Amino acid sequence: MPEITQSMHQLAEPLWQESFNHPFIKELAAGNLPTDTFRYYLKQDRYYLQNFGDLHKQIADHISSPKIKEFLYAGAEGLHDDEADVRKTFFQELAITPAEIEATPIAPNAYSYVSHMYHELHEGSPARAAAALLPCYWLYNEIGKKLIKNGSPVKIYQQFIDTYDSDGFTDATNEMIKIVDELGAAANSDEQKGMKTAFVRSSWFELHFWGMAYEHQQWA
Ligand SMILES: Cc1ncc(C[n+]2csc(CCO)c2C)c(N)n1
Repeated sequence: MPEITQSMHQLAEPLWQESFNHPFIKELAAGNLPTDTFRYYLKQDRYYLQNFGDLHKQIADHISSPKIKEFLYAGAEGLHDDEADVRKTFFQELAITPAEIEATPIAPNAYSYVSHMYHELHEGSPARAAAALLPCYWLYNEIGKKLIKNGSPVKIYQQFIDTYDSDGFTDATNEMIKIVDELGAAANSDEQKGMKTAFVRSSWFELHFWGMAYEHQQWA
């Protein structure tokens, strides 16, 4: 039997290709992504990261394997990489003030993505929720590895790319892949199907996160 993450990767491949080719990513690499669009992305991603951390904690609470618990609690504390620190620097460099953050509500696609992850945990299972978290690590790591080859002429975009290509981040991604494989191996076929669906849906939300930022999506 191939590992469950191999078939997840295959199922999500068309969505991932669309992410690799999304104008947000192309322009980030070329250096002509409008600063306003990157600012929009960062303000929305802040909601995502906050919920992502909380979700790690909640999933860890429901999982019995001490090894998996430890990884997820560390993820909740942001120990895997300096993503949170890098973001603080970005906010300063782009003069995103607390007042501006306060005045920015979560946008439709960020809201749906986060809701999907809580749904997988509370109406599904810890294994489905872990599968829903995986594209976040894995897709960003693949994007980092692709973009690092040419980099970006814009310093802040280069810093963004560096975060996701770092050794620490690659290690965390591989660890998360292993965790999902372990949970998949212990699951029955219905549960495995649910895990794959959760993974593909998160891949869809990842793709549309770029679109949301590119179009500065609003509720009204
Ligand atoms: C929409 C969205 N998806 C994925 C990431 C990347 N990311 C968020 S948390 C985390 C794990 C460890 O920090 C990673 C890789 C992002 N920033 N925003």
